[in-house]
Amino acid sequence: MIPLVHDLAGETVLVFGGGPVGARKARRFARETRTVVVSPEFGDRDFGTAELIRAAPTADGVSSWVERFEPALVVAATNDSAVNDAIVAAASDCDALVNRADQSGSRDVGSVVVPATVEDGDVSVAITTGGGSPALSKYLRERIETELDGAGAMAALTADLRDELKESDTSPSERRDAIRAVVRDPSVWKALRTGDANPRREVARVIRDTQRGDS
Ligand SMILES: C[C@@]1(CC(=O)O)c2cc3[nH]c(cc4nc(cc5[nH]c(cc(n2)[C@H]1CCC(=O)O)[C@@](C)(CC(=O)O)[C@@H]5CCC(=O)O)C(CC(=O)O)=C4CCC(=O)O)c(CCC(=O)O)c3CC(=O)O
Ligand SMILES: NC(=O)C1=CN([C@@H]2O[C@H](COP(=O)(O)OP(=O)(O)OC[C@H]3O[C@@H](n4cnc5c(N)ncnc54)[C@H](O)[C@@H]3O)[C@@H](O)[C@H]2O)C=CC1
Repeated sequence: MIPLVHDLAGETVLVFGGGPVGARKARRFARETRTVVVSPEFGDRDFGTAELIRAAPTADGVSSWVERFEPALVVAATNDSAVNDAIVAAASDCDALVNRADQSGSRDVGSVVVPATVEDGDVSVAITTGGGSPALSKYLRERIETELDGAGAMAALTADLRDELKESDTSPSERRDAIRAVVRDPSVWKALRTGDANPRREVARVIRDTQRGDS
């Protein structure tokens, strides 16, 4: 399985099933998309900003819901495997991606797995076990969570720095050396994480050092 990244901003995600799994997926997708959950019950679970529609479509009825919302991604998270089968078929007919929550192992093209994800700003790390051991994905996600502290700020800082160096008369190899040194520099990380020092001042020092050939 090959992890790829999807930009679903401005798209609709349609989730069938309002149990703990449907709620978890809905919370995740609602942060970046219009997310609609169709289920006969929702308990008192947290669905984030998703829209909730109370209905229990039959296997024959799911395609009309998919046609109505034209989602980029459909999530099959009901506890009825015949309904989940129909959801996969309806998504495929409408050229939508589908995430089937009640199955592990290999899948057809367009049937995607939701990985465990750690995010800090625009940086995300996704963990998958090829569908085989979601509990392990969760455990590893918990272990690396603190590792990413400051990575979003580092991504933003070095993205700006790349643009600035591109506009200056720095050669591509000097630019590469400077950026490689900045992302590895403990003082820049410390400044981004703690706010105790000015990260820009640390960056200027690292760049001076690379230009002098110190690193
Ligand atoms: C294939 C996949 C399809 C998909 O949903 O995309 C899938 C399928 C199944 N999960 C099952 C069970 C559990 N899932 C979790 C947790 C998560 N499951 C997630 C993803 C995936 N789960 C995909 C593979 C990802 C990969 O490649 O690793 C995570 C990572 C992302 C998310 O869902 O948000 C999220 C952690 C998020 C986080 O915390 O970061 C836990 C842990 C817990 O609950 O504590 C358990 C109980 C322990 C256990 O059983 O292992 C079952 C059996 C159901 C049953 O027994 O009835 C099936 C179906 C089957 O195996 O047949
Ligand atoms: N991918 C994952 O991480 C996990 C997957 N699972 C699997 O995913 C399925 C869902 O898990 P849970 O949320 O724990 O199950 P659950 O049984 O608590 O919830 C299922 C939900 O689907 C709803 N539903 C039933 N028929 C429906 C229909 N025709 N249309 C719309 N909604 C319908 C139910 O009312 C309920 O809200 C389980 O069957 C299980 O096999 C379970 C645990 C983790």
